[in-house]
Amino acid sequence: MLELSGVTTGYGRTMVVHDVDLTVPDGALTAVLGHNGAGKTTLLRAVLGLLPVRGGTVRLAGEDVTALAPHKRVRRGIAYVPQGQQSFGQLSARENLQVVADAHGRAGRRRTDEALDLFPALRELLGRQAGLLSGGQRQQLAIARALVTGPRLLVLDEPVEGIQPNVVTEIYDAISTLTAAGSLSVLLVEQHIGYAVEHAAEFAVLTSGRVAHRGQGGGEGASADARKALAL
Ligand SMILES: Nc1ncnc2c1ncn2[C@@H]1O[C@H](COP(=O)(O)OP(=O)(O)OP(=O)(O)O)[C@@H](O)[C@H]1O
Repeated sequence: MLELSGVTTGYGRTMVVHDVDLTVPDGALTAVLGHNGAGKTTLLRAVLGLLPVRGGTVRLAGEDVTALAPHKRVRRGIAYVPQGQQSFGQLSARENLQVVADAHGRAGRRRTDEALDLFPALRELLGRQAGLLSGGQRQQLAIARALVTGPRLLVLDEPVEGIQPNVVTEIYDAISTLTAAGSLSVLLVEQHIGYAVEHAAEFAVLTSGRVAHRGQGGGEGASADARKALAL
């Protein structure tokens, strides 16, 4: 679904991410791990087209999108959930979903229902102001909103940062359900390796903007492998 080849990017003349190769196979989860400041968010911004790629290529479903504007990548099926459980705080949870669903007509309404099936706890909270939800609930709402757009590739920036463990499990279970159905590919970045490495088909460890290590997720030893690469 996504293929990065030799991607170099950064801010102005300062390159922060260097020569990164990474793939997200169809219907799979790929995780990028790294400490604070390793360049994870910067790499995601290049995938989304929010930062210019100074070297290398970004291919989405076989198409070279390296020079494509962000809104055109969104139209091709990328959805992005940035760090920080963002929502329209003054609107209700229902309205947060509706603003996106309305732009997608009948499919938007169907996908809202599907997203709520994935996060049943949200159904009970639809009337509540989004700003009053817990961090975990707001993150589920942010992911649900992204799913309403009907993405082929979901890009998640530290989706469980600061979230209570039971909701972390719900979020990863939901991601697994979607990838298992083969309907969605997921690229996510994480500082914390546990869940990400357990659920990922593949992972890469980013150190100072370079891939320092790659591994297969899931199997025994994957977490230890990632920990060693991160020098934890
Ligand atoms: N807008 C910006 N302008 C200039 N430099 C930036 C900008 N945003 C990030 N950087 C720098 O790029 C480097 C990588 O930052 P980035 O946010 O990609 O790291 P990260 O791995 O996502 O870290 P974190 O886990 O803290 O989010 C850091 O040195 C940071 O200071």
